[in-house]
Amino acid sequence: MQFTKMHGLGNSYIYVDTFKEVLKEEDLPQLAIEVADKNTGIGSDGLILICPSEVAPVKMRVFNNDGSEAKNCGNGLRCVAKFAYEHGYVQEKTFQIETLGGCVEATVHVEDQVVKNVTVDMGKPILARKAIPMLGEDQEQIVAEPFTINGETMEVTAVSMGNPHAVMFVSDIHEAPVETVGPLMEKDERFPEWVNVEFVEVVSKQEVHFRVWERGSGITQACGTGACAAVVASVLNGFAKKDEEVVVHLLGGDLMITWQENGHVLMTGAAEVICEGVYQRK
Ligand SMILES: N[C@H](CCC[C@H](N)C(=O)O)C(=O)O
Repeated sequence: MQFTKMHGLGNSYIYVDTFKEVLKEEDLPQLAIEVADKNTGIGSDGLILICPSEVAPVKMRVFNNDGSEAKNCGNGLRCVAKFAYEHGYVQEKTFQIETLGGCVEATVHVEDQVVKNVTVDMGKPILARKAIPMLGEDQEQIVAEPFTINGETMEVTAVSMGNPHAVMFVSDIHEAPVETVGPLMEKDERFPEWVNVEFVEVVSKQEVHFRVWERGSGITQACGTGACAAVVASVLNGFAKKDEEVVVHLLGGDLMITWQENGHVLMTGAAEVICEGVYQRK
């Protein structure tokens, strides 16, 4: 199986072009687990398929390294946009990409025929409790809701970018309980579809530090949808403002994110190829 390994700020996936490779639907979860394994596979945070679509030039499907399928992936979208442009699946620099969470619009920034950075209009965040989804009384927004876990009460702001995120603000990102609270909250019953868990330290209205425990993948170097959720949560909590760009410092690098007055979240960041190759399937 031909693959391309790409990353967005260190959040790497094995990308397979299903315009050319034929994969069986029932094999996909196990294939994601296998290719992601750093010892017996290629090593990544998961598997992403670049597929034909009836509504856009390409469709993205995302599988975490535990084999679970997700509805969206910000770092993945930037890499899919780079791949689609550089492999001639699109001729324009701005185009649609279909995801399980709906279509998004990507714009590639090209230098000497190479896509270095990509801007994605991630659409509008989903804030209603039932749509996150999160258990509890119907509510239009979950902002700084007390959430007791592991005997500690944190304040959670819940945001979906097509995939669910629980955002908590901390005073020192280096002290964030990523390894302890992360896995406990990820599979807490109050999140029926589990949840991505983010910790944010506010530096200013234009700058935050960010760490993440991803649903289905654990700690990653970066999470694009999580960074978008972090900026939305910052605005909802009064730590940032709409229509003002926020620089999100992730372990693997920076994303520039704006929650616009029109409700759409714009994300700009790098997308890079690591290698191409042939994977010997088991
Ligand atoms: N773990 C996520 C999918 C990957 C998202 C992340 N890598 C990104 O860049 O947005 C989930 O299960 O919703």
